[in-house]
Amino acid sequence: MNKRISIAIDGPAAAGKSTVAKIVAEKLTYVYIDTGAMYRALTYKALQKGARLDSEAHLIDILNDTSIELQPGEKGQKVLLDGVEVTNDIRSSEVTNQVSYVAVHELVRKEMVKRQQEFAVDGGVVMDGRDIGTHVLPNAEVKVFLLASVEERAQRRHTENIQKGFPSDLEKLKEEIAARDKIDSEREVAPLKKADDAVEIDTTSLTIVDVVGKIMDLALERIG
Ligand SMILES: Nc1ncnc2c1ncn2[C@@H]1O[C@H](COP(=O)(O)OP(=O)(O)OP(=O)(O)O)[C@@H](O)[C@H]1O
Ligand SMILES: Nc1ccn([C@@H]2O[C@H](COP(=O)(O)O)[C@@H](O)[C@H]2O)c(=O)n1
Repeated sequence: MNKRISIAIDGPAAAGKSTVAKIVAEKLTYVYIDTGAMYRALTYKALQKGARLDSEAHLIDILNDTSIELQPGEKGQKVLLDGVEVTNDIRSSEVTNQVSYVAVHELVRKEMVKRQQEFAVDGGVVMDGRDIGTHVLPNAEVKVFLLASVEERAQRRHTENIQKGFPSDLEKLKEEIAARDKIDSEREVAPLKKADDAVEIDTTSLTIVDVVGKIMDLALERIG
């Protein structure tokens, strides 16, 4: 049997991580793990409870009493929070604009990383996030850091919103994406950063098929 490796895909908001991670996982029949969904699920629950997002103690109490399951679904990954599906709820603009404040806390990250490492214990995973290559799976056989200009990323999200029939403001999206990147890259604990041994792919002028092809080449080289 072929070796089942771990593939880490990191990068800033809306760089295309989950889109390509899902396709690569399907092609290899690996498990896809969207770690951003875990931070989003905690943020959603904390907001529902009226928790202060600057209180690490309160957030870790909530997280310790929270189950977050990621399951393969017909339209991609399903997210269950305490057994209830929240796949769409965690994509609201309220959660999107608050999640980075939850993700700064060291104890929250420690618990999330522990859970993420448990998901990956047997290999055969494609995991995307911000700190996968640097902290969650430092020994991943393939590490990719996806980039694209903020204009391109905002435009992609704008097109996606319009296709889904959601209201969308391109300039606002650009500002929100840049603000999230700033918090994620400047936080003290496990900031968004390319791992030294990650391969950087600037996707600004690449298609999804191009990007998947490049990651598959890296993966197949390691699988042998
Ligand atoms: N290379 C590409 N060319 C054009 N569009 C792309 C490309 N890659 C991804 N997209 C589109 O860009 C949008 C954002 O992609 P995606 O949701 O995968 O980003 P992400 O990095 O996972 O975002 P986030 O970090 O916010 O979860 C989607 O609509 C996706 O279809
Ligand atoms: N490994 C990760 C993954 C995500 N985050 C934080 O969650 C936010 C939402 O992530 P998406 O991928 O769903 O957009 C992200 O902006 C980070 O604040 C993280 O810290 N580490």
